[in-house]
Amino acid sequence: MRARHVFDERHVGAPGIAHGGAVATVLDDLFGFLLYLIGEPAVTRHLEVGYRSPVLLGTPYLLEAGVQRREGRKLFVRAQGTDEGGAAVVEASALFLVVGLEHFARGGGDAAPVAP
Ligand SMILES: CCCCCCCCCCCCCC(=O)SCCNC(=O)CCNC(=O)[C@H](O)C(C)(C)COP(=O)(O)OP(=O)(O)OC[C@H]1O[C@@H](n2cnc3c(N)ncnc32)[C@H](O)[C@@H]1OP(=O)(O)O
Repeated sequence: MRARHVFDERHVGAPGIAHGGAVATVLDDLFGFLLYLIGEPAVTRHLEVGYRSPVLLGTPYLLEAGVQRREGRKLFVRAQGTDEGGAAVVEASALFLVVGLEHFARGGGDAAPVAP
């Protein structure tokens, strides 16, 4: 899966540079969208982010994510972000666990059915 992303002033850490937590959020969310292609609900159990270069505000980045392997309900996923010159600036790997829809009912929202 591919996405294009531009961080802005809402995501600032050091001046002109995206906060690492904001970068991690975008990568985790990217993995979340990957689930729509997989077709099963899952949640992040473990997330690792490698910051190779500062991620600049107002600069377009290409984000790519895919499933590395699956072991039962465990989905091992990987992503990387590259600048327009093709240089890798950030990479991430994560373990997602497939869950039942009742998992989401624990938050009290009405989007998921409540398990008996
Ligand atoms: C249909 C269309 C789909 C649409 C999608 C919409 C969804 C949108 C969602 C968007 C989401 C966006 C993203 C978000 O924001 S998701 C929000 C953030 N995440 C959470 O809130 C999750 C919180 N955690 C939990 O609820 C539980 O921990 C879950 C349910 C995940 C698992 O609790 P459970 O008690 O069941 O399992 P376990 O904890 O014993 O562990 C399970 C297995 O994992 C193995 N393990 C652990 N760590 C590692 C590791 N580092 N390397 C390798 N393996 C590791 C461990 O050994 C075990 O293996 P095994 O012993 O079983 O073999």
